[in-house]
Amino acid sequence: MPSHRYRDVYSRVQVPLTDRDWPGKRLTHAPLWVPVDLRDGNQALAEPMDPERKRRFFELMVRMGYKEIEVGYPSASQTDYDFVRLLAGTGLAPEDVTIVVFTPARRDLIERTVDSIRGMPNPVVIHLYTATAPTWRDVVLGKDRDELRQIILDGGRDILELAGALPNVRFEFSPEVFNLTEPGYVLDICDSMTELWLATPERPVILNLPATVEVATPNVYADQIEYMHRHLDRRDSVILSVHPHNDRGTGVACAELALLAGAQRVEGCIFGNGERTGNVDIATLALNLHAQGVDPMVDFSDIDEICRTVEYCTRIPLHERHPYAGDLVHTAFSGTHQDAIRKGFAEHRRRAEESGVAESELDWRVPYLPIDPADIGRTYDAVIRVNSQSGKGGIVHLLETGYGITLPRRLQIDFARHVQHHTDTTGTEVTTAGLWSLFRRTYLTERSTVDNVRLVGWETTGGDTPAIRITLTVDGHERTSTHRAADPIEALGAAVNEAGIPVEILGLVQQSLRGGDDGDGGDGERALCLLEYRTGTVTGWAAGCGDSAPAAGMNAVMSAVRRTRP
Ligand SMILES: CC(=O)SCCNC(=O)CCNC(=O)[C@H](O)C(C)(C)COP(=O)(O)OP(=O)(O)OC[C@H]1O[C@@H](n2cnc3c(N)ncnc32)[C@H](O)[C@@H]1OP(=O)(O)O
Ligand SMILES: CC(C)C(=O)C(=O)O
Repeated sequence: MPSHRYRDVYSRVQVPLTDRDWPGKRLTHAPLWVPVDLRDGNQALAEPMDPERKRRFFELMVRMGYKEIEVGYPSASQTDYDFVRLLAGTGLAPEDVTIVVFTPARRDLIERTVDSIRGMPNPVVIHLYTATAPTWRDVVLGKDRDELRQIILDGGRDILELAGALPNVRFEFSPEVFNLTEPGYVLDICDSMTELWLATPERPVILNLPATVEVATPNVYADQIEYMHRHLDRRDSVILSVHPHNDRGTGVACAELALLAGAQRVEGCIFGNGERTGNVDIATLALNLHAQGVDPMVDFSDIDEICRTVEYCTRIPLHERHPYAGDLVHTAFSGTHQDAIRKGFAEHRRRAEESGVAESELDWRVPYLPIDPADIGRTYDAVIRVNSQSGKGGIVHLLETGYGITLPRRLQIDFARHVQHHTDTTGTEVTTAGLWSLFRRTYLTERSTVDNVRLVGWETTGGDTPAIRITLTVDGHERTSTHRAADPIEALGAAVNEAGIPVEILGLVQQSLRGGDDGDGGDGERALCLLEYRTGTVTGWAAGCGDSAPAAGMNAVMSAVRRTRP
């Protein structure tokens, strides 16, 4: 790899701090969130959003509770301009939602931007940007430091002239590529802008400091933000904002450390769409706060609806492993994780019952699940899925949640071997219904045409000492026997032994069947008997279903008999 072609961040920009406070700080409250999906996210789409998509996305953000939304770059396209006009002319944006519009420092484009917001009933932020880093000055804009400073201040003056008198308008400035700009230079420009725009605590100016292209470890960005936080003039009249991108895959970390370093506001995209590897993912940021016990002040309780809308509007599918939101992130396939999750859920339910606190309100400590999937509208069903990496814990969980069956531990171990063989052979996942079907095939050993032992019937005989009469056919011959037994199951066990079939019943467990994709055990069966038996030196398991516990027990004995006579 020709790594020698690249320079580390320290040789590209002065990193200003040698001592810093941010490592000792904690995140204790949500920042001001500003989704920029309709501007920065939109400009990164191969097919930018049409008006219907923009509107749908905007309405989603409003429903989620975002109070400041960057809605577009009105001087760049008619769609963006028209969308801002739509907001100005309808009640689409609730009155407490601030509308942000974005513009470069060019008078013609600023004029068009200001035109777009005329009559807007909502608070508005006009967001001016210009790149300030040396490479952009030299290569892109062809301006030296002073010339560029002049362009930015001219842009600021134009905005003041055209929109300064509008009482609902505030101003934002972004020195694009802040993270590669000389700290003293960018500080001077930012101070000049707050002076020009007469920033006050009542009408604060937003200074937004982007990591336009992420180039350093997050601690470097945090140092840069803390430097600005400490040295900016009129600090109480500035809202310090960050706008990380994700080129190194650490956009979220950059935003979190920047908040520790003094930032108050974060611009990003829900699920992190945006140029190249994306803007910082403000869904992950918010849910990270939630997972630390901090109210994110945005509603993610219907994550599936949020995913559907974002995917529709961006035409980009969400990765299955996307933090919090991906289809698989609350799913465990691996055996030991499933075991821990199942035990965790059981403990959670028990604690809820004992304490009288609702499960949805109780402290969360289920292993391997950072948050309760139910908080974001996901059900428990998807949490555990079974494939060849799974163990008995997952299998047991699915049968428990799907059919209400609790397998005894030795049967769990036995059935897990059959499931393993099945998943190894097919190479696929097995659903809850698939597990139940495999269970039936393995242990219920249904009646077949080649049956050579059948239970014809049984009855309790009266008299002083009641007994149970059993009628079987064995190899085509009917035989009836009477047994003094505690119950018909024991009597049937004795009858088959007398018929020369050495099946010894070691123990049995009766269960009731419920739910499941196919409603019950099949044919209206509501009872299940799980039976452990011994034949010779070999022990095994069999099961029977029925409309009552005795019927299920008798069927279980007959399953055991069939399992011993292939
Ligand atoms: C990091 C970011 O996300 S920044 C936002 C980027 N977003 C977009 O570019 C999407 C919308 N943009 C557009 O539709 C177009 O670029 C427009 C309408 C704004 C301008 O279009 P054009 O006039 O054709 O210019 P073009 O797209 O080629 O932009 C380059 C010009 O803008 C200048 N420029 C770039 N940024 C800025 C700025 N912030 N302020 C002033 N001028 C700028 C460049 O120096 C260059 O000028 P030159 O033609 O004299 O060399
Ligand atoms: C100009 C700012 C806000 C930006 O979009 C970026 O730097 O990525």
